[in-house]
Amino acid sequence: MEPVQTLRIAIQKSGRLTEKTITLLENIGIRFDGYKNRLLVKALNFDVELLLIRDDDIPEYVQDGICDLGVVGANVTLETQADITILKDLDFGHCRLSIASPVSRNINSAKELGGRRIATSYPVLTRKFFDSLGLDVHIIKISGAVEITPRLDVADAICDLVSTGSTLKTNGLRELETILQSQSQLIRTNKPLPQHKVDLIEKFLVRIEGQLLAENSRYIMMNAPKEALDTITRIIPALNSPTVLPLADPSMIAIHTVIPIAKFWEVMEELKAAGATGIVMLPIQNMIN
Ligand SMILES: Nc1ncnc2c1ncn2[C@@H]1O[C@H](COP(=O)(O)OP(=O)(O)OP(=O)(O)O)[C@@H](O)[C@H]1O
Ligand SMILES: O=P(O)(O)OC[C@H]1O[C@H](OP(=O)(O)OP(=O)(O)O)[C@H](O)[C@@H]1O
Ligand SMILES: [Mg+2]
Repeated sequence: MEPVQTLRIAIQKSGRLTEKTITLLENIGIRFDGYKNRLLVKALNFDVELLLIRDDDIPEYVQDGICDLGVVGANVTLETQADITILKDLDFGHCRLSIASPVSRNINSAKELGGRRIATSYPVLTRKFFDSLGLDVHIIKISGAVEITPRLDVADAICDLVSTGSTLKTNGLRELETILQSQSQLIRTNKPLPQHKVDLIEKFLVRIEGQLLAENSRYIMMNAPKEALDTITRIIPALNSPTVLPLADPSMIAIHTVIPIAKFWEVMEELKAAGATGIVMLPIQNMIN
């Protein structure tokens, strides 16, 4: 009989995604005994191991089946054009890939960049974008500090990752156009996997979905006059029917429910107007629907 193989997950060794990836894995119940300065880390309580590598290498390792899963930004997966399957958007590492040019140059649109020099760490995506505009540009591949290149007269414009925009601002650059919105994703190899790995991945996905749902939800509790129940139930976009509990004062009830965090502030005023008092919002550790 073939030995049972360990499920191998590629994650970024040291960078913006590392801590969030480890936290996500820990939050879904996988425990590790330290990961810093290590390349291969076995989970303590699951048949899972982490391969810690540069994020650029993750899509190809997953494509080739060296790793079964990977956690990496969509920007990297698309740039490498790896043949993999995206299992889940993970809602961290949000950024965008944008074209930017010096404020001092009078360039107002990416359409004005035909024939110009564009510095980027994303030559494939940049070429695709300019091709889609029918423009030929000179792409200069730079692996870091792309934002400095126009000032050094190495390039006329850049294509790089932007989050807050402060790096662009510091370097006197103006964002002209976003060519990609990105976030971290869980990716899976397209190579055939043994059934025990397929089952484990399925189990992971359920846990990750629960985790993401919990992070974006809040448990809310409030007291209200009994007659306000119908109005309050209509206001709350409940995931499930709310829990209604009697209080010592027979004219009052307590209402407990779970709502998407984005809705909380929206509905709070309405709840108060409907007579709700003592509204409490609590974080949720995890939830399975
Ligand atoms: N400013 C940002 N805000 C949010 N997410 C970002 C930002 N910059 C990059 N990211 C996302 O985080 C990923 C990793 O960024 P990081 O800067 O750690 O990469 P790196 O320098 O290429 O690291 P490595 O050494 O692993 O190659 C990016 O590919 C992108 O998906
Ligand atoms: O819009 P902002 O919030 O300023 O973020 C954008 C910057 O963040 C990333 O670099 P990072 O800080 O990860 O450093 P790196 O160049 O070493 O990857 C990216 O390459 C940009 O330079
Ligand atoms: Mg990298």
